[in-house]
Amino acid sequence: MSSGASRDVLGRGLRVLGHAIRTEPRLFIVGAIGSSLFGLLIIANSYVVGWVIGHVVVPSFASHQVDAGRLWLVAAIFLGISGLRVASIFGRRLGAGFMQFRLQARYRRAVTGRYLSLPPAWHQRHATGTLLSNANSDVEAAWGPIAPLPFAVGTIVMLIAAMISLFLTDWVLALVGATLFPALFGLNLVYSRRMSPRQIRAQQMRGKVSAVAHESFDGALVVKTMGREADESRRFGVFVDELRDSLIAVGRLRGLFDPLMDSLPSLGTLAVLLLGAWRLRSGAIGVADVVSVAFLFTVLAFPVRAIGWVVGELPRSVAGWDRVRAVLDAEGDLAYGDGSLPGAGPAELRFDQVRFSYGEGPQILHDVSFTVPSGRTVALVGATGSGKSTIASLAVRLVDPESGSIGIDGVKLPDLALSALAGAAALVPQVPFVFDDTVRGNIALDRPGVDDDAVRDALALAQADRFVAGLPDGLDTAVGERGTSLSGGQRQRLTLARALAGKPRLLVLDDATSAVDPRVEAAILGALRASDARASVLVVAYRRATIALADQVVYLERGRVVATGTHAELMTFHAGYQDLVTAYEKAEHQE
Ligand SMILES: Nc1ncnc2c1ncn2[C@@H]1O[C@H](COP(=O)(O)OP(=O)(O)OP(=O)(O)O)[C@@H](O)[C@H]1O
Repeated sequence: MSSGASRDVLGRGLRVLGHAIRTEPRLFIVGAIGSSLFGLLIIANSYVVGWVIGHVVVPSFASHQVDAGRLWLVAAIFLGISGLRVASIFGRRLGAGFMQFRLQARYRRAVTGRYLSLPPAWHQRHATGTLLSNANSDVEAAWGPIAPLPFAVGTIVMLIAAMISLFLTDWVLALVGATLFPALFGLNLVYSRRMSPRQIRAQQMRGKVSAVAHESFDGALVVKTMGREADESRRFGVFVDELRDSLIAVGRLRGLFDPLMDSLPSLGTLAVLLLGAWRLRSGAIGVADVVSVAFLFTVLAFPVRAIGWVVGELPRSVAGWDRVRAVLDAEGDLAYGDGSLPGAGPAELRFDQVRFSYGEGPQILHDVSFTVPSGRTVALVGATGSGKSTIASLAVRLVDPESGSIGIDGVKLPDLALSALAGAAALVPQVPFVFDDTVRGNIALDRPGVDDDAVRDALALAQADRFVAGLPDGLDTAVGERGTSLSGGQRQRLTLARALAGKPRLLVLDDATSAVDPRVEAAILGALRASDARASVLVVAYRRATIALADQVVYLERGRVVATGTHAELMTFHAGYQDLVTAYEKAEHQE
C-alpha cells in the first residue's frame, strides 16, 4: 500500500472516530476523563515513588532510622492514588464499553432497517451471507477502535503532562522523553500502514466465508442428495484457509510490533538511568528525580499501547465502515405517496401499457394491459418465463414499471402511502416463507385487529383449519425454523391464511397453491369467492380446474398479453392457449 493510501486510511479512520464521538459525546467524555485521570495518576504515582525513595528510603539507610510519620503519610498517599485509579479505570471502561455497544446496536438496527426498505432488485444482487456479515462483523469492525479510544485519548493527555513534568524536572532527561514519545508515535504509524492491507483483506475474507457458509447451509439438501459434501467442504475450505492465512498475517505483524512497542520505553528507562547517574553526580538533580523519571518510563509502555490498538484497528474499522455505509447509502427505495384508498370491499386492479425490464436486461413485459374488475377472479396463464411472476410483483409494487401505469381503484400505486397499499393488496408468493413462531404468530404478525377470530376465519378460508386443529397445540404449535415441521402444502396454506387475515381488497396468488391437492385448491378458490370478505383475485394458475374457476383469463406469450376472455372462449379461439392448457392437463394426469 502506498503511503498516500495509508495516510488516506488514517485520515478516514480518524473521521470514522470523529463520527462516533459526535454520535455518543457524553459517553466519550466520561471515558476520556476517566482515562486522562488515570494517565495523570500514573505520573503522580511516579513522582510519589521518586519522592519516597529520595526522601524516605535513602535518608533511612543513611540514618538507620525510619520516620514512621512519613511512612504513614506515604501509605495514605498511595491508598488515595489507588482509590482514584480504581475510579478512573471504572469511568474509562464504562464510557468506552457503553459507547462501543450502543454504536454497534444503533448501526445493526440501521443496517437491518435498510435491508427491509431496499427493493427486491437490490437484494437479488447481494448474497444473504454478505448481508449477515454487514450487519454483524462489519458493524463490529467499524466500532472496534472505540474500546481503546478513550484510553488512547487519556494517554495523549498523559504524554503531554509527562513532557511538561520532565522539562520541569530536568532538561536532559526531558530530551529522552522528547526522543522517545515521537518514536512511539512513528512506530504506531508504520504499524498502521503495514497493518492496513492485512486487516482489509481479513475483513473481506470474513464476509466471503460468511456468504459461502450461508449458501452451503441453504443448499444442504441439494449438497446431500447430489453427494457433493466433499466438494462443498473443499469449496468452503478454500475460503476458510484464506481467512486463516489473512488472520495469521495480521497476527504475525502484531507479534513483531508488540515487543518493539514494549522495548522502546525500556530503552528509555535505560537512557534515563545512564544520563540520570551522570546528572546526579554533577549535582544537577537529586535521587528522587532520577527514580521518578525512570519509574515513569517503565509504566509508560502499557498505556502507550492503547494508541497502537486504536491506530492498528483503524484499517479494519474503515473497511467495516465502508461496507456498512454501502448498505446505508444504497439507493433504489420506492418513493411512496400519501394517498389512501377510500371505500371498502373488493378493489379493481388495472395495468395500463406496462413495460418492464430487470435492470439493464432485456424487456420482459411489453405494453401489458388488463383489468381485474372488482370482486372478480382473473387467472394469469402463460408458458414458463412469460412474465407472470413479474406481473404479480408489479401488482403489489415490489417493483415499479419502466413505463405505463398500475392502479388500484383508479389510484396509481406510487401515489399510495405504504400502509394504504399494504392494507389493500396482499401477495402470496410462489415459495412460502414461515417464521420460526407459532401458527398464531405466523398468521397474525402482530397486526392490529388480527385477533384469534380473524386468524381462525383466515385458516378456514385457506382450508387450513382442519390440519391446524390436528396439530399438538393448535394455534400455539411452534412450526420450527422456516416451518420445517409442516408439509409444503401446509406451509402454503399458512402463508395464504396470513394474507387473508389482513382482509385484503386485492389478493395476488403467484402459484401459491401448487403444493396443495387440486381439490383443496379448488375449495380454496371457491371459499374465496363465497366469502363475505371477498377480495378481487389475480391468480397465476397452472391447473385446468383452477383456471376454469376464474371469471376471466389473461393469456401471456413472451411478456405480451395475446388474449383475454373466459377459459371456454380462449379454449375455443386461441390455439396457443389450448395447447398450453391441454399440456398442463396431461401433466396433471401423469402425476
Ligand atoms: N430478478 C430477475 N432478474 C433478471 N431477470 C429476471 C428476474 N426474474 C425473472 N427474470 C426473467 O424475467 C422473465 C419472466 O420471469 P417470470 O418469473 O416473471 O416468469 P413466469 O412466467 O412467472 O415464469 P414461471 O412460470 O417459470 O414462474 C424470465 O425470462 C426470467 O428469466
